[in-house]
Amino acid sequence: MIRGEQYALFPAAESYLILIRHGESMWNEKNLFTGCVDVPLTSKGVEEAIEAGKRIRHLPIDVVYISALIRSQMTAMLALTEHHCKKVPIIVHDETEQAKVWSQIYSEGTEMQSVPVIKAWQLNERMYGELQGFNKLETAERCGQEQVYKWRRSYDARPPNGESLEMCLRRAVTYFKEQIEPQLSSGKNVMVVAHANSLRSILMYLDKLTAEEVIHLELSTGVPMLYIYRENQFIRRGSPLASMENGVYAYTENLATYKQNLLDEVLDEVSL
Ligand SMILES: O=C(O)[C@@H](CO)OP(=O)(O)O
Repeated sequence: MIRGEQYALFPAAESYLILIRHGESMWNEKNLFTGCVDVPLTSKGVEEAIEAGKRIRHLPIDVVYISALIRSQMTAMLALTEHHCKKVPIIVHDETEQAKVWSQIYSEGTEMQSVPVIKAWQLNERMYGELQGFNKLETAERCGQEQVYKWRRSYDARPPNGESLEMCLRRAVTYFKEQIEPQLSSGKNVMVVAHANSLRSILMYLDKLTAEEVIHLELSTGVPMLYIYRENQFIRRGSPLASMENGVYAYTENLATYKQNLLDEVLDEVSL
């Protein structure tokens, strides 16, 4: 029995929250401020998305949230091609009444074999204003390293006509609390694929980080982070099967056991 199927048999005392920053984008590769400019993944980013899918393939997923930007959407759909349940991820279109009617699935059986993927602009990357499109290194040479570091990592500094992390947090965490947390408390397992700063703002909420602590929080592209949601609490479980690369989010002390359990399941599956 795979962990996910075992889990489905018992009432939900807890549910899983998987967070993934999208894989490397074409502007990440060029080191350009991206924000809400809608650029695709590089081939490396595609590989990262598939690798992320391999790491979470045994974790139960009932609903997926993506931003309105293609790099988040590509990452989610590619990761789900690796999921053991082989359910079909289907992007929900309810932006208009017509979109809702035209995208309806009429076969109940087929619908049972799908995972709803919900698009939310509130999960978009923080809008970088007049920095969007400029090279980060060149901007640091032009405006000063200290200033650019503040714009990139502090809680309340706003890039010119852009969003501060605080402003991004207001929309992303509000959405998380109002739309995603109720899913978790009803026992649904959720995967969120978003962006460096929209996820940093959500992690501030989950881990109760201060404005000082969040400055040091860096997220790697395409590396899943896992939380267990239990009695309205979020327990961080690190990154399943991730290599111990720098900057990847915290690990739990029992990751070795967790990793071994997952590997055992994979070996069991292979030996079936
Ligand atoms: O340019 C961006 O949108 C972000 C994420 O790539 O950059 P930074 O990590 O510097 O906030």
